[in-house]
Amino acid sequence: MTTMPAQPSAQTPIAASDVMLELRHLSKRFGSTEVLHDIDLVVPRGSFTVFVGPSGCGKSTLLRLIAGLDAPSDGRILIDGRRVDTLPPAARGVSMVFQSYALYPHMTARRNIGFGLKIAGGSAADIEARVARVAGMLQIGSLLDRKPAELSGGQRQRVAIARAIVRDPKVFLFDEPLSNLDAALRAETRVELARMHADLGATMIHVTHDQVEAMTLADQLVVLNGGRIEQVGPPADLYRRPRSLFVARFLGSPQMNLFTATAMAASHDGTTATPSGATPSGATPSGAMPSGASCIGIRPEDLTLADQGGAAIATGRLIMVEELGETRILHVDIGAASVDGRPVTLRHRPAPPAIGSPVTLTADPADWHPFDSQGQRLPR
Ligand SMILES: Nc1ncnc2c1ncn2[C@@H]1O[C@H](COP(=O)(O)OP(=O)(O)OP(=O)(O)O)[C@@H](O)[C@H]1O
Repeated sequence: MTTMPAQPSAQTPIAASDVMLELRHLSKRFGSTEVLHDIDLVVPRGSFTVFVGPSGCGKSTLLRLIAGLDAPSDGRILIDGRRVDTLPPAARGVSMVFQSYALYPHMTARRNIGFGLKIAGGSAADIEARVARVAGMLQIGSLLDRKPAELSGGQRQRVAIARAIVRDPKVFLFDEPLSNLDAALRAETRVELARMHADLGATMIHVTHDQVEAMTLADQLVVLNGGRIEQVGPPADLYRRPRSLFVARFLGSPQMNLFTATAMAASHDGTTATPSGATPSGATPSGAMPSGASCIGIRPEDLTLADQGGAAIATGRLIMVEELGETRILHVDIGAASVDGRPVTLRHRPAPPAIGSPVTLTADPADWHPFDSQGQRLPR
């Protein structure tokens, strides 16, 4: 078995025959501005890979390079073992679905879906059969004689997805296809996409701003930051073991809390300076605070009030309670013990203390995420 070489993005190597798409040292410059820097990525055959990152990080540009709508400045793109970055879009075996649907307004849904097959010279009977099969799959069979103007946004997006599926591409590329839909339809279409992925066993690459969409759809999540890959892996791994402060703070809502290492160390010897002036009980377990740590991240669901037991890490004052129905989010001012001075948040189900009450916070050391001053995770 040949395996892929180790990569800077630290992906787990897989057998070459399991690779569908490979990006090697890919860069993109617009004029003198480099917007993608030396991207190395492997997309396994049949995977649902999601690109996420803040606005302007290069997600769409990366997708456009794969689709062939833009040319890379450096590097190579391989699909199913074949170099494609020198080929026109239609010859690459990819289908792209855009946020804006991009349907032909004067054509019925049926013609829109079958158009690519017709251009490729398919027979009328074959096109009709394939369009009918895909329309059935997406439950738009009764809408095929309508033009885009006679369809809702969600229905148009299904037609656009059907048009991508019917061409039976090696790789599907989705550029924020759900972002024009309302919340309910978005959730519904997300489930449909996941089902479609399972049914077709296809390789899909999806770009989104929405981290719920990213976490739920992806089997491989690619977090981009400033034109570079920050981390690649299964969503749960990135959430539980973010390699950088950037990934730690990008995934999760509310964001991961950041405690200064000084405050955490002080809680260890009982000298914590806090707004409430209370002295924390308990001790910081040895090993939880690696040397060189600049801050400790703790997710809101891993932080608890001291009356529930555990070693105290900070004290503060309850300043706000967000009622979410099944749970609550408590906001606690811990003063300078918080890295950015902002209140920390914790998820809390029982009835909360009164606003203004002094509270003591605890967290299992296993749930601490230590980072150095460069924002890199430290080994424990
Ligand atoms: N044709 C272009 N000419 C010059 N700069 C461009 C061009 N296209 C994109 N850029 C720049 O490249 C960077 C990456 O843009 P891109 O659209 O890929 O980001 P994105 O992550 O998809 O952003 P968003 O989430 O806002 O859609 C941005 O700084 C953008 O201004």
